[in-house]
Amino acid sequence: MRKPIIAGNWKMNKTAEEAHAFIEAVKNKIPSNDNVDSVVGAPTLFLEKMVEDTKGTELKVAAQNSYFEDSGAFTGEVSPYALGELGVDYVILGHSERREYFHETDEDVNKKVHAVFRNGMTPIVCCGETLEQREAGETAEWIKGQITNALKDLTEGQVSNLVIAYEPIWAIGTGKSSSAEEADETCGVVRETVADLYNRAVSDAVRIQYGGSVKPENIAEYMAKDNIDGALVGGASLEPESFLKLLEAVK
Ligand SMILES: O=C(CO)COP(=O)(O)O
Repeated sequence: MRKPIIAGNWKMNKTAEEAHAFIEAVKNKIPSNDNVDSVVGAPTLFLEKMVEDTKGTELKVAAQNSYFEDSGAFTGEVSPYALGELGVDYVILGHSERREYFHETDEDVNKKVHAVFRNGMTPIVCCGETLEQREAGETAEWIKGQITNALKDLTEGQVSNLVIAYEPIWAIGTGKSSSAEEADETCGVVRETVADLYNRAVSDAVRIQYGGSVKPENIAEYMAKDNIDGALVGGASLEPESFLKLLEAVK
């Protein structure tokens, strides 16, 4: 039985003060992580304070990116070694916005996945197709390729502990969510790809989230599906009340 995982992705929103106020508002209301893993992905600037603010609570903190080298002459980059030292639990990797605006490739994502594991954190690896690819019937092949590349040279143990977020690009921030059936079908493609690359025990263990216009009103439809183990949520994770409702719907 896979434990659900609900992760907010704040993207480049909030100030340090707003982030602190959010944590204060939710921290005593997070459901037990015996039932659901609750995660909030914050901008790098607030991670240290968020780790401190969430100490002793059931809420975990995610970074939204990491570089693949631990240290060195990489001006402006975020060290996975420093993130691990800080006490960050998860790192969102390969989000479609990073691929589109910052030119991240599958190879970069794979190196980052290794770096995050090496530093004791859990990667949340994103994949997803464009509307053009969906309409051309290319979704399954595209997703298989992204997953195969992202998981290159990982061990069975690592992949069993991994989180994969399937986020169709056309459903992100558009209010146009994928139907639960379509989302389940593509999350099934992700799971079968993991089974082909590793084995059934690994594909049964890996947790797969759906992301793209998830809100408190529709999260239950996704969570009812066999291949969907959680959600990666942008807009609806920004307000404490809405974030708590997402968790309530799952626990
Ligand atoms: O990109 C997303 C989460 O990573 C989804 O964003 P929205 O929930 O705002 O559509």
